[in-house]
Amino acid sequence: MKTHSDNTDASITQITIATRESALAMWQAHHIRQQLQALYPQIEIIILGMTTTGDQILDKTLSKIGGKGLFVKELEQAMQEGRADIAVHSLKDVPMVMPEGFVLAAIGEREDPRDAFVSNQFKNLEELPPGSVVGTSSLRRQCQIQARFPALKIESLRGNVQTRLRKLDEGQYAAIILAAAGLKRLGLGDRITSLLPPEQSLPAVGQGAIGIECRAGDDDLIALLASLNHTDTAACVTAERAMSRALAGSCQVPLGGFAEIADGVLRLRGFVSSVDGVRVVRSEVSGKPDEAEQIGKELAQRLIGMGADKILAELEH
Ligand SMILES: NCc1[nH]cc(CCC(=O)O)c1CC(=O)O
Repeated sequence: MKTHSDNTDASITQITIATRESALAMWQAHHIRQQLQALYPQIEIIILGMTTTGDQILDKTLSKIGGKGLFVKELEQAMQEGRADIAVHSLKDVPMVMPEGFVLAAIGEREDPRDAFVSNQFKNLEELPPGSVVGTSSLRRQCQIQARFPALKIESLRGNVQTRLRKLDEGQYAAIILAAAGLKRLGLGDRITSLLPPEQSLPAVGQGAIGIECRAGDDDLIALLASLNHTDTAACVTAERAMSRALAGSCQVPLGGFAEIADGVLRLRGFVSSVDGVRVVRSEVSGKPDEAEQIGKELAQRLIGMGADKILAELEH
C-alpha cells in the first residue's frame, strides 16, 4: 500500500487486492475493485492472483485436509509480508475466528444464498430415481439430502465451479449441488435446474456473501473499506457466524446457518446433524438486526439445549 502524505492528511494512493485465481474468486476481486474504484478514482488498485493449498489438493475432501482456512492462509501471508493490502474471499471460506492481526473490514452484498440443483436430465431431487449419484463434497449438503432422500447415493465432488460442471457433463453424476451464488456470479445461472429451498438445504454460514479482510492496524484502510459494507448482509452473516462460532463451526461438521431480514426483523435458522444424517437438531431465533451477534449466540444455546453438543462431541472422534 502506498500513501501520499502532506501536512494535513495521509491518503492511500495504491491498494493491492489478494485473491485466489479461480474464476469465481477473480470475479469477486474485480467486483470489489470496481466498487472501490468508483468511490476512490484516484487510488490505483492492483489485483494479485494466488494459488492456495486448498486449490492444490483436489483429491481429498476438505474436511480431511484441515478445512477452510486452507483457502485464506496464503492470502493472509501476502498481507503480512506487505505484498497485498486486502484479501477478497467468499465469506463461506473464512474461518469463524479471525487470526491474530487480521480483521474482516467489510461484508459485500449477498448473492442468492441458496444451494442449486444442477442436472442435465432431472428437474429436482424428487425426480431422481433410487440409486442416482449426486455430487457434493459438503457434509452439510450430504446430510440434509441423505436424510430426506435415503435412496440417493452421495459422492464426493471437488474442484472449482467449472470443474464440477464438467464432471457432471461427463456423466459421472446424475446431478450435482452447488452454491447458486457462484453460478450466478460467473454468468452460469442458466445451468441452475432448480433451487433448493432453505427447508430442504439450509445454506452454509456466509454463503453468497463476500468478505474483505485486511491487517488489523490499518485504520485508514479500514475506514475506507467501511464504505463497501452492506448493512443487511453484514447483520445476517454476523448472526450466522456467531452461531457457528459458539458451536465450533468448521467444515468438518454438518452445520447450516442462514439469516434473512424481512420487515425489519432478522430471522436466523440453524441446524447441526450427525454425519449419517440420522440425528438432526434444528431451531431458529428472530430479533432486531442490530442484535445479530446475540441472536446467533442464543440460537447456538438453543441448539445445544436440544443435543447439538452431544452430536458435536461425537464428531470429534
Ligand atoms: N466451498 C467452496 C465455495 N466457496 C464459495 C462458494 C460459492 C460462492 C459462495 O457461497 O459465496 C463455493 C462453491 C460451492 O459451495 O458451491
